[in-house]
Amino acid sequence: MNENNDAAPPNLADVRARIDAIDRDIQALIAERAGWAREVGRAKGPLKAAVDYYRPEREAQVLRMVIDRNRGPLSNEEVVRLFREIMSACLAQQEPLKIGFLGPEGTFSQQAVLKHFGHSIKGLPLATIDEVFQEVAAGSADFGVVPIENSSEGTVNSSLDLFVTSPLKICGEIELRIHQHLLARGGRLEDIERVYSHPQSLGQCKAWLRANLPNAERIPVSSNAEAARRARSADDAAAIAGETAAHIYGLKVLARQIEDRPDNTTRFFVIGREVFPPSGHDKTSLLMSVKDRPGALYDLLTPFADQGLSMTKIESRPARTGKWEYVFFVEVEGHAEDARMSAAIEAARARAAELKVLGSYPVALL
Ligand SMILES: O=C(O)C(=O)C[C@]1(C(=O)O)C=C[C@@H](O)C=C1
Repeated sequence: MNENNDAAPPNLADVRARIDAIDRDIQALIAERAGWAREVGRAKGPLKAAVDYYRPEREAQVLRMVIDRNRGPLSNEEVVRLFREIMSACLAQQEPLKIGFLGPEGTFSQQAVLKHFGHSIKGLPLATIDEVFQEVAAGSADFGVVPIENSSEGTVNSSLDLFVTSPLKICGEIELRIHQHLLARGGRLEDIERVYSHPQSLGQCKAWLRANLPNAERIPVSSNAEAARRARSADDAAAIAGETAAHIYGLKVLARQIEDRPDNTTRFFVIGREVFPPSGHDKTSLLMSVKDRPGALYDLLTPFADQGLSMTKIESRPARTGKWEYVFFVEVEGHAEDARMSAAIEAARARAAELKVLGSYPVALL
């Protein structure tokens, strides 16, 4: 591209003619790519449903190559988003994937679904995280997306606890930058007496609420979209939610980006019924429990250190089998099929009361 700001400005019609020619090439190449994606489908053999064609490890590899090749001017986020949409459309040629998430429409979970799977899917908004697990287990959804932790509010325990009894596997992680806005039907900040939101979002905006709406009642509800739905019915009510909820529920943004931390990020897991092969840069999530004795947890974790694997997260949750018994959620860099990881898992299994591999999945891209 010629970008010489001192030269005379180009002729608009000429520039548009160039863009038209490039669009023709891009479109022809996308069509050709879609044709090859069908060939990949045929190469995979006579499979039954869209879910059988989906390959998260291959998608992660394709997107890493896109990032490696990117020399600008578009950001990595933008080029990854475009290529995700191309893959999403290529895969949907068979039939769109059905993805369950915590609804209603307009939640951050829905944004995470679109970020990860693109728009050529069928989204299934569900009432609870528990239902997301159930619908995936029953096969009515191909995959589910559930929130796991927020950078300021910590772990979403209700999601983590469901893994204790669920047979489902983690097959992906998604990181989503969260911008919270104060949304209302109209009016002014001074008129707001009630603020609805999901407890996590109320927590993420604590300092802002204290400074700007110290007297407003804070009312926790099941999702941010539900908060927006409620704010729609009264002038003195507001919701804390994302931009999508403002569009869907026809609300105005009274205050923008009110999250206390500018790097506010939520991490989601993609849950499914099967495990996928290594992508080359993966993480493994494990659930382990130990009999209570001195050094038990230390013994459980040393095999990973011995194999030189780094642990990226550990979280303890009550086991619900007895008072003061715990299960540990542990995340380690690597894939369960890697030699060092499988050796570490076997050594830990021998020391654990229980050990379950929840899944190995590509590390979130951007
Ligand atoms: O490579 C594959 O296995 C494909 O099915 C092709 C493709 C793609 O468009 O690149 C589409 C869907 C899969 O999830 C992964 C990649």
